[in-house]
This record gives sequence, structure tokens and C-alpha cells, in this order.
Amino acid sequence: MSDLTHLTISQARAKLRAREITATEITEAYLQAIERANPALNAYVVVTDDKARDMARASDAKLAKGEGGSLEGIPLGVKDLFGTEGIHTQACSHVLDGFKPHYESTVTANLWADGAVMLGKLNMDEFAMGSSNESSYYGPVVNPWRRSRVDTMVMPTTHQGDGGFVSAGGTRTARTLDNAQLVPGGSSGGSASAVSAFLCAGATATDTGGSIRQPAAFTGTVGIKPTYGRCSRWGIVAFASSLDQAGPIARDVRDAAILLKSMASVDPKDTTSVDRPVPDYEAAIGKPIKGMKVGIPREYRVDGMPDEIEALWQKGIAWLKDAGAEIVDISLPHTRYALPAYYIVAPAEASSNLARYDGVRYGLRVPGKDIVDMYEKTRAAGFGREVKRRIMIGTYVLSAGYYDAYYLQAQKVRNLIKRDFENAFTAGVDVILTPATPSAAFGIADEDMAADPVKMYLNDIFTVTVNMAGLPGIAVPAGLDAKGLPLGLQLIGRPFDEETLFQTAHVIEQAAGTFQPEKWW
Ligand SMILES: NC(=O)C[C@H](N)C(=O)O
Repeated sequence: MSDLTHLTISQARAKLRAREITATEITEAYLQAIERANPALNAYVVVTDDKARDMARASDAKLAKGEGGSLEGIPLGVKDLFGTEGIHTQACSHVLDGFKPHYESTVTANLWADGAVMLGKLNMDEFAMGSSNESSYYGPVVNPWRRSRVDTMVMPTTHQGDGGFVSAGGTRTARTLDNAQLVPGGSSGGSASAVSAFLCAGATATDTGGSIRQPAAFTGTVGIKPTYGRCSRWGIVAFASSLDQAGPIARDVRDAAILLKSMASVDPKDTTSVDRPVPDYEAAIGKPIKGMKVGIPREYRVDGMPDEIEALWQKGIAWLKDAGAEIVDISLPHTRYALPAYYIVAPAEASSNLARYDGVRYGLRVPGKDIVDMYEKTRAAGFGREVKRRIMIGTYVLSAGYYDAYYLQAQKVRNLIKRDFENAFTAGVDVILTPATPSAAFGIADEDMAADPVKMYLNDIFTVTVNMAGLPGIAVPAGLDAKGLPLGLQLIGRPFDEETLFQTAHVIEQAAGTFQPEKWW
């Protein structure tokens, strides 16, 4: 049965439609895999097994009649940020203890309408704030990937007895997995870990400054943040509303295209969702990229970037060139201001969005001597360190006297960043290629990151620009580092041109192959 969990969505879809397997069988295989692996990986915070079985049964009834949607019978995991009716939705925060919404987010409703089966809610950084999944109230998620060491042994040439038997000698290599646990990235760490470890066929995720693409890169999976407005934000717990976008994490580019097609829609309940038809993204896969103009932004060559990342980038450039693309150097001159500006805009919006958690309307309430005391005690107990840090930064940059110096400036910088991209695209660039992250996955409880939050924020250096400009970006696995850990490349496209991203990412995937962790859990 466990083999069923190794099918990609497109493979499972074909087998389900051909009645070679049933939705119940594949769902049971995933539930068993979760039961076995979750104590080690902590990817799921809730497993909705009864619901999964009911949904699978309903899918089987439809499939038996030759009916069903595009995802009929496909088991998925859902990031805990998505409101799921009657089911635990806590953004992995203590402050939302016991919260079960009476509504379903538009994105998840779209998936269920297309026949997908819900396996459970996935772990994440608290309120999506983080790049390591260590700020979750439910504890860190473990990356299924581990560093490995390659030992080369020189085998001596041996002689045996008078017969003069001679062994060939030479070298032998052995790969040993390191025991150190690594982060899966964040904030969608549960989604990335679960997809990579075969604990769901695909997962929903969100990306405010890199939360889909960075964990995808850290786990050898594919993650796309679509254009702002492509997926409805309705029913998703808000972090920074002008930046938040939902998207999928999947095992390959085709699966990501299938999932995004289902998740995306125009929604009157979210005024920022855009009224444009959702194309058949899968149709873009396999289309040649001959003549496509690929921009390489010189400002993404940041100080201290490891040689391995530069080498990966060069490899990506060579693959696209070999496939007939034209490579052009471009300049995005305001890139270096993106990270500081993001860490003003995002906390500012967060401080406003998170004001609603007051102990009255949702979740946790810690009694106090009066209402103000109750607010204070609830918020002090309910929010974790990183969330408190962002609320304080956000409140500060919005306060009278500082608003102009910080928030207003950051908004201006945001416009300049957007204009940089517009200039590149109007000059004829079709897609931009960059590394997805400045490093491979790092260790859980990494001392440097824990001591200095800015080090953690630097994880977002290549991804935040895309959110600031509202553009689509995809992370696609492109190789392994010297320690055997996955590394990803990022492609950035024109607004609403996700098709070009899938088309180009598929070329990289074809050249690089797909990557699976060695099973230890
Ligand atoms: N939410 C995100 O996109 C993650 C980003 N690292 C942040 O902490 O803001």
C-alpha cells in the first residue's frame, strides 16, 4: 500500500480514473504513512482521518460512475492558516486555542469542490512568521532531508596465498546520514515536509515573503506563489494582507500546475482577487522555451553567497540556454532595499491584523482583574516571541512621528522595486532566474539564527522582492549541495503569467531531475 503514497498527483489521477486504485486505498495508505512518520517529523498538527475516509468514499462513488472533478480522490494536506469549517484552525498559535471556524476558506473550498480529500492540518510558523518552522506553538517541524557524509575508502591491493590471488584495490565510497535534524524552512514547513516525506500528495501553503518558495527549496519540492490576487485570501488567517498569497507545494511541476488551477479563482468575498480566467496551467508544460528571454539580475549576486549557490545558478542558466532561451543580464537596482522594506511593511500590517486577538472573540482567554488586564494577559500568554517582536515593530513604525520615516518610506521603496521589475519586463524579458535561497536547510535550533533575528530574515533575501511587487514566483529543485541537501532555483514572471513559470520550471526539472530524501523516519 505504501507505494501509493509515491504516486504523483498526475499518476494517481490516471490510476483513479482507470479504476486501478480507489480513493479509499490511497487515502488509507497516506493515513498509515502519517501515523508512522508524524511522531518523527511533526508535520501534521491534526489528522482528520474520519473526514478523509468520508471524502474518499464519496470520491469512489463518483469515480465508479465515471464522474468527479480534476482532483477526485487525491489526498492533500492543508496549512493551518486556512480556515476549515468545524476543524482546528489556529495558525499554529496558542492565542487561537480551540478555534474551529464556521466557514471554509475559498481556496480549500475550491479543492474540495474538485474532489480532493483532506488529510489534516499542517504545522507552520506561528501566524506564518518565520523561515524555519520553529516559531510554531506545536513545536518545530523536521525536514525529512538529512546531511550526508561521503567517505571514500582506499581498498588495498591484497595477495592471498601462493596462488597469488590479487584483489583489484581501488576506492569504495559509503554515504552516511548525519543525525542532526534540519529545519524544513518556513513558514509552510509542515506543508513542505509532508509533501517531501510522502505524507500527502500535495499541500496548500501561503507566501508573504517566501513562505512557499523557501521551504520548497529546503525540501526538494516545487512551490509556486502566484500573482497577488490570483487566489482568494478569503478565510485564510491574515498576516500581512497586501503581501499574503496562497499557492501549492507539490512533488513536481506538473502537480503544482494541477493544484494551482484548482486553488485559483475570482472571489467576490476578496476584493483583491482579480477577475481573470484561470488558464489550464498544465497545458504550458512541455512547450518549448526557444527564443524566450531570461533575465539574470546582477543585484542577486549578494555578498557572502556560497559558491555552491552561484554554481547552481550557472547550471540553471546553462540548462535554459541549451533549451534555446536567450540569456540577458538585467539590473533591478532597488533589490537591496527590499528586505528592510518588507520587514517594515509586513510587521505594520501584522500589528493591525493581529489586534483582533483580544481574548474576547477567539481562542484563548486569560482572566484579568478588568478588561484591559484580560487583554494584556491573554496577548502576553497567547503570542510567541517572534509574533510579539513583529507586533512591536509594526506598532512602532505606524506610530505618530515614525510613520513618515518608516512606513511611508517603505511604501515608496516598494513602488521602486515594482518599477524595477516593470522595466525589465517592458524591455522584453519573459522570465527572471535567481537562486531561491542563499543556503541549503540549516539545523534546528541553529545558534546564529536564534541569537540574531536578522540572520533568519536573510533567508528571504531572494523571495521578498516578488511579494513586494505582487509578482508570481516559483521555486524548483535544481540539485544537491556537497552534503546531499536540496537546493532550488527561482523563476519570477510577469503578473498573471504563471504559465511561463510552469513552462520554464519544467525545463529545469527535466534537466535536474526530481529529488527524494533517503528514508530514515
Ligand atoms: N510568511 C513568510 O512568507 C515568511 C517570511 N520568512 C516571514 O517571516 O515573514
